[in-house]
Amino acid sequence: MVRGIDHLRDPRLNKGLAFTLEERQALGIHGLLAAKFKSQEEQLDICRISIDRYEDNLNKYLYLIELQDRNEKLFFRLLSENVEKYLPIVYTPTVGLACQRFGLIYRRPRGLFITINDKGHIFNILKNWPEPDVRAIVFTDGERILGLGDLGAYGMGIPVGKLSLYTALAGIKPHQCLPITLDVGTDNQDLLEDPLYIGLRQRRVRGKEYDEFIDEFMEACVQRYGQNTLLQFEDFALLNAGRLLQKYRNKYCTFNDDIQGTASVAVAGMMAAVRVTKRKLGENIYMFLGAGSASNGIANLIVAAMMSEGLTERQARERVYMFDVDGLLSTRREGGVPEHAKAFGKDIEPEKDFEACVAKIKPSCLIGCSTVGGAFTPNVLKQMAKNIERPIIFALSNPTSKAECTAQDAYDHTEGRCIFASGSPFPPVQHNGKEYYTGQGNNSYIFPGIALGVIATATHHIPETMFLTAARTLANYVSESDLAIGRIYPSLAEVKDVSLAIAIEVAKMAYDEGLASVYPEPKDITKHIENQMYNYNYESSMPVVWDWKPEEKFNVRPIQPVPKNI
Ligand SMILES: O=C([O-])CC(=O)C(=O)O
Ligand SMILES: [Mg+2]
Repeated sequence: MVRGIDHLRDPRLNKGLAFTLEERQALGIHGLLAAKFKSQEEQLDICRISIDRYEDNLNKYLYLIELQDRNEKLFFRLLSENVEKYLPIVYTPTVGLACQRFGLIYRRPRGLFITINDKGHIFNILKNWPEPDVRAIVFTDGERILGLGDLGAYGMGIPVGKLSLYTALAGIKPHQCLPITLDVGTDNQDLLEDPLYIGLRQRRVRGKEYDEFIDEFMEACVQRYGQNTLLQFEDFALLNAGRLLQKYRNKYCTFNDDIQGTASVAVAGMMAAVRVTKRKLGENIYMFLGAGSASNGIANLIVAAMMSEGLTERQARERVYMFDVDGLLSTRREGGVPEHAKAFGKDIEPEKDFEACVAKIKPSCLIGCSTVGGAFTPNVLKQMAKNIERPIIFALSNPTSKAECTAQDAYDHTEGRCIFASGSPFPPVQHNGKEYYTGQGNNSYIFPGIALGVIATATHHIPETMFLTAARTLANYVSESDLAIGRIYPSLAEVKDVSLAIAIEVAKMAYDEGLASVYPEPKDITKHIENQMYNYNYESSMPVVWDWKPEEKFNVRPIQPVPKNI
């Protein structure tokens, strides 16, 4: 039992002015707090007022991070009960800005920084983390932070933000979550020259040494925390992302959020969109801008979804086109199709002009994972409106500055006929006197629920089909009224219910497929999961539940009389 001022300094224990008189006295913190007793609700009001006073989103972000460092329950209650308002601050898009300025805002460290110089000693570093019961680790090597590129150790904001969502959206206990940055250097020249840079000031280590480092890291994590520890890859660069997923997916409990989480949310959006267009998934033609990890992840999952409608794999793949920096993925183009996207190369005339491509191939769905802000130009959007009555347009690159087009542009240039979603949030759109609320096709609808289901059942591997199940569960949450206002995702206010629903489906699947390690199988899976979830309401901080007089049992000071002036 932590007593005295250390109790207030521990964000996990601190309740600020919400400590009762009895608690203050029993904990030896009486007098360290002002006289007023506050409820958590009163504290929430103060938080809201404080955040509203800041105009700059980065300041709002800093306020929230400091709240997390000061009073964890209050932070999570605020975030959990106001997802729509604070998600864009703690998470995308503001977290992107926070990463870019990380050297400036770096105050109290959160999570672990493990550098390439620690190779050979990673297990010992993990032992420095004070929490023994870690169930999930989100980690990045900082090479592809959102669509912002290589931010090296500044990328730490991402695992921290993702894990805040684990708790806020899926009720995974904070002490079970560990954010890690693997610092192997950076190839970002600006950062190498940035006096504020907090990471290793050297070029990225690659090749064998990098691979050995990641191997050692994965093994050290399961050695330290057990074979079922969930290891979430986040924001690795294209080539490492796909390669490492293949390498580890059957060995560890792991997934890559940018490939699989993003795929799942995009496919869920498609499943909801086809309810509006009244065309099956297999009747669409898909055109991806960008042929990286997100595009390939989505394309593969869409193929799986089309196959479950009855198409053969070949028929399904034929409906998917990709366009990257070198043009249409044509086997006839100079240099051919890159290895990582081979499955989607086509034996057709090469084409370097994206607009021409959209006119020639006439996709009904346009999916942007290019990290090129504004790449869906007005002409591209107009062409989509010519291709089909209800074009589906996903501008998935993050943060907002990297979105392929804005929601407003998508509506304006398709005569309001498009079905639109974006990775970063956009304000409501006005078009022809009607207001549309577009959905955020962000993996935050998926990864917290998957993680909860996996952790609650101690699942040891995460098969691809879990992401299809998650997509279906999410799509089922989209109501007719969501669709009527243009939204192919449930509102963010519902994301906690969605996460729980995904967790339940994931858990059922884990038992059906023999992947779970919690035995015997719980009779009521929903209750089993709910029982493990975090409670952000304050609980009693009295040292012991007494049925005897404390001063008899332990030599603690008797409770002081209530001072008159309170
Ligand atoms: O973080 C987000 O908002 C979604 C994501 O994984 C990414 O863009 O890399
Ligand atoms: Mg990511």
